[in-house]
This record gives sequence, structure tokens and C-alpha cells, in this order.
Amino acid sequence: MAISFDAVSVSVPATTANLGSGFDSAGLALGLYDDATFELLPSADVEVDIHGEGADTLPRDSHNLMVRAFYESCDTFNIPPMGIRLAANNRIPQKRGLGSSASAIVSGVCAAAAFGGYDIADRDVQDAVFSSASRIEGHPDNVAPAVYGGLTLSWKSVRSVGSEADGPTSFPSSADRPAGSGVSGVSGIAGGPEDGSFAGYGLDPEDAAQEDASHTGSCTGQFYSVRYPVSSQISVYVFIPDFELSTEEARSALPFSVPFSDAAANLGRAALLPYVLSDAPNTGALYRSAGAPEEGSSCGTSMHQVLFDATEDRLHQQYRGGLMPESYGLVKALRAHGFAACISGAGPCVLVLDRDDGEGIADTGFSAVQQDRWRMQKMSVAPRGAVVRTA
Ligand SMILES: Nc1ncnc2c1ncn2[C@@H]1O[C@H](COP(=O)(O)OP(=O)(O)OP(=O)(O)O)[C@@H](O)[C@H]1O
Ligand SMILES: N[C@@H](CCO)C(=O)O
Repeated sequence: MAISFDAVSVSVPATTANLGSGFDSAGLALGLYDDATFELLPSADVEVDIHGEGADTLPRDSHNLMVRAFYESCDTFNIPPMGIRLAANNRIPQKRGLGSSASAIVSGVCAAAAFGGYDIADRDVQDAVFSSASRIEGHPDNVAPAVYGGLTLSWKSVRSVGSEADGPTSFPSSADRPAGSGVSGVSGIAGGPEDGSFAGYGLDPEDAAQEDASHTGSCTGQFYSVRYPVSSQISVYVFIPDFELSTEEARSALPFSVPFSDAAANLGRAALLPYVLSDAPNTGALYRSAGAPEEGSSCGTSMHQVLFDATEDRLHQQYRGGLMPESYGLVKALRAHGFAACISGAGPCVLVLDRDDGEGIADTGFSAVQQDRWRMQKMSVAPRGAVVRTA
């Protein structure tokens, strides 16, 4: 297989997962990016140069996650494993709940795809990157927004939807693959590249048979994602602490089972997320359960109230709170003041979602919270995921 380019540059957004009630499913792409350039070397060497986040801590050899993801994807995109020089410019804080590992993995997988001659702007290629990266990460909720941008709801299934398409993940050679064709042996359902589109890819059926060997999330099964539009009325604030918590440690605090009522509460709230983050008409379709409207108030429920409820979690935050008491305390304090706050990803960052009709957090004392250990950053929602440039 001929290598298509000498150098590939990849830009991948940060992501926030869980979004309160959407544990292990909901993810949002944020306007903060890790940039990386991969160059092919004539030797089998691996050279790594790192600037920014993780410059003092990340490995500069083949143990680097971007490098590992690149090599783990070479087969998928039909390129031989070659020596590479990686220059990384990292802006996403690591081990904070902003999807740094997913972004690093997506960078490496995108680079392999680009060297193989596949265009990340092609929907089939995006889906193959999503599949490979989710398999490496073990769960898809950060990977999906990092690849597709916007709001994504993702899940894993042992069976492909309505097909006999379980099969290998290898991508047809770019030369053999007619333009616009799907990936053979996998189970994508065609959809527009835009909102509400659906992506799904099969993994090895033997892997699928071992579905969920562990509650900590396995890399088996097939990954799917649906992308939703996000209203420009949505504001995102992230409180970033100076301390870290690895996802691995945060997952080890999860229980093996949860009360039925907690699962049911999260289900109902998570179903609200695509609606309340969209441009759905304000208030008209929303109702209180009972009682006459209070005097002077409009009938119905405000979108801010729905956002507040949609970001309530009973599945993971209470169990992880002991690992990040300051973050958990901040979430509770913010919610007590009516802000739609939750832990970002596995923590310890704290996320606040706001609609224009809510009270702006920037005007409150919370923006100055514990300034020595935290900084608050307003972030945009990234409508697009990973971008690749070739040379
Ligand atoms: N730019 C990067 N280059 C190489 N490796 C990275 C990079 N960013 C993150 N990593 C790897 O990912 C690890 C952090 O992953 P972890 O899942 O614990 O946290 P996170 O992805 O930042 O948070 P979350 O999954 O909760 O959103 C780092 O310790 C490092 O090994
Ligand atoms: N859903 C994941 C996100 C972090 O990778 C978790 O909360 O563990």
C-alpha cells in the first residue's frame, strides 16, 4: 500500500462526557484543541516532541498514547507500521474530565487514516475512526464528539442493528473502495453527516460475545453514536482545578449495581438532553405536573429548569465524590444556587451549562471561586470534530 503523505497534522477538540444524567453516553465537543503533527521517518524510530499540557509528564516514546493509537490503527487503514516523528501542542488539561485521552487516541487514529489516503471529511472514514478509537478507549462517549463534533449520544451493543453485518473492522483499501461506499463487514446505518445522524461499526464477533466482562467498561461490542444540534443559546463554563483524577481511578469507585429508582431517574433526565440543548421552542411544550400556575408566573416550566433537571445525576457523582470532595462540593453549591452543574466526565472539572434565559454565572461570586486552586473558563461548543491537514 502506498503511503499518501509525508506529514499529517491533526486538530482534535476537548470533550465533556456524562453531561449530568447522561452517564457513559452523552458527550459534547468543546472549543479547546490538541494539535499534533505526524511525520514519517525512513527508520523505525519514534521521536516525540511535546509542548503545553503534559510536556513534563507524558512519555516521549512508543508508550505515548497518540503514538500507541497510531500504531494500533495501522492495520485498520492498511498502512505498514513505520517510524514517526510526533510534534504535539497540547492544550487540553489531562486527567481532569475533559476527554484528553480520547482526543489523543483520535489524533493517532486520524493520522493513520490520513497516511492511508482516507479523508476524514468522508463520513465513512469518520465512522471508522470512531470505531477504532472507541475500541482503544474502551467507551465511546468522549470519542464520538471528538470525531463528529457537537452533542452526541453513544452506546455499545453486542448486535448490529438489523443486519448480518458483524464482522472485521479492517477498512477497505482506499484504492479498492468506491467513493461514498460503506465499510464492508460493518453495520453503519446511512444518515446525513449532520444532525441526528447515526454511526455504528462492528467489532470482532468473538469480542462481542464477551460483552461487558467488567463493569468498568470493556472494549467489546459495537459502538454507535447519534449526533444532535446544539443551540447557540447554550453557554458552557468549565471550572478547572489544579488537581487531577484519572478516569481509571474514578471508575474503580463505581458500584456494581445501583438502586432501580436511581437508574430510572437518570433515564428520564438523560432523554431530555437533546431537547434542552437544542433550539426547541421555549416553554411552549413544557408543563408542570400539577397545580395552577403561581400568580404572576407564566404557565409551564422554563427551559432553564429543564436543563437543571437534565443535568442531575444519581449514577456516578455520589460514588466518586469521595475522590474529589472539592469538585463534588462545588457541584452541590452551584446547584443549590440554581446552576445546571455537574462533574465533567470522570472529573475533577466541574461543568455548568446555561441557556441565555438563565442567570449568567460570570456575574456571580462563583467565577472567583477558590481562585488559588481553580480557574473558570467559558468554552464554546465545537460544531466539528477532528480536522486533518496533509502535506
Ligand atoms: N495529548 C496527549 N498525548 C498523549 N497522551 C495523552 C494526551 N492526553 C492524555 N493522554 C493520556 O491520557 C491520560 C489521561 O486520561 P484519563 O482518561 O485519565 O483522563 P481524561 O481523558 O483527561 O479525562 P476524562 O476521560 O474523564 O474526560 C494521560 O495520563 C495520558 O496517559
Ligand atoms: N463516561 C466516562 C467518561 C470519562 O472517560 C466516565 O465517567 O468514566
